[in-house]
Amino acid sequence: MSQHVSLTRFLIEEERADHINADLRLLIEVVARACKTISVAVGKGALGGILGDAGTGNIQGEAQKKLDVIANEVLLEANAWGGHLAACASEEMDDPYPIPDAFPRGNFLLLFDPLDGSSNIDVNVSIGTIFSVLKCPGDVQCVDTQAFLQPGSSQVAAGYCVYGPATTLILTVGHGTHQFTLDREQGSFVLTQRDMRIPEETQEFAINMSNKRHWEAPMQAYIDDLLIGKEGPRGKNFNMRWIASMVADVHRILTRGGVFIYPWDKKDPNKPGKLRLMYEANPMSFLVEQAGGASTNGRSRIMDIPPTELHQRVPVFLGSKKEVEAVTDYHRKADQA
Ligand SMILES: O=P(O)(O)OC[C@H]1O[C@](O)(COP(=O)(O)O)[C@@H](O)[C@@H]1O
Ligand SMILES: [Mg+2]
Ligand SMILES: [Mg+2]
Repeated sequence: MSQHVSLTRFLIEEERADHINADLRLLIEVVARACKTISVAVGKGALGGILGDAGTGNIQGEAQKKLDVIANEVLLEANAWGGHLAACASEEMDDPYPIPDAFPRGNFLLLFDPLDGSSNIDVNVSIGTIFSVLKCPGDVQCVDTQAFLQPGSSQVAAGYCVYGPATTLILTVGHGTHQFTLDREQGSFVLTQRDMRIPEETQEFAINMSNKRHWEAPMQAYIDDLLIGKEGPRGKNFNMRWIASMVADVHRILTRGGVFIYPWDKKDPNKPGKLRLMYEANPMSFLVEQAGGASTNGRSRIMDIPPTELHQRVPVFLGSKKEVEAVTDYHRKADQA
């Protein structure tokens, strides 16, 4: 018998351990199947006609790429027939999509960023899909926006898929963070790392430095101190990485540690950050915390934030616990001064 543990077998074991029910198991299988379809499309590159602009925009005022639209449709179609959802919400759709009456319905809500790292699609750099699963709250109509406005701590599952040199799926159902790699010949995800752990300390940070002049004072002070290196207050040298696909940057951090930061900046003072709380920051925070890391908005824990809007933005500081605490301290101290 094969030594490999497939995603299917892993999920059955999670169900037996009472970590998930059968509906959630099947819902995760549907999402993983959709990611496989997106991975095949990504792999075709220019040959698949997937590159370039779609010529449309999303609710965030961002130009959509063809692959943003394709990935959104793949996820919607797969899940509409899945039978385990009441509604979906996506970065690429203004409002939630209720599962039509003609289709089988379930008790879960799925949120996704169908294609993360859009600026990297056309340059053949790793991109991905991020997803978050919530339960229908008992007291509100489960298909409208209000039903989705639950804090990250209410997530029952979260994950992302990176379409890189290999396609990897990272998943948590609240009992550790686990890695699966797509076996392209067999067409199945295979467990390749159980219980990923993020080292508590790091000497590597990820940030878009070109925004430095727009940051708050404590954010500038923190980065200045990292750049002074061994001779400065941190007493060690730091390396920098920035892929500009959150999935790929977070994947590096889950693999070898580091801190990922997308802080508030004053380029557009009305936007409280670039990344979206519900389908970027919350699922990544769940995965990172389950791997022993930390995640804050610079002041407090992201998964405790009560959401007020589906497409709400938030500053993000996540990764190696001690480093997230260090940068969060710079902000707290500045607030108290
Ligand atoms: O272009 P910048 O400022 O480097 O921002 C990159 C960030 O924006 C994002 O691409 C936003 O996600 P989308 O591509 O899904 O809009 C993140 O993945 C990434 O971390
Ligand atoms: Mg994104
Ligand atoms: Mg996106």
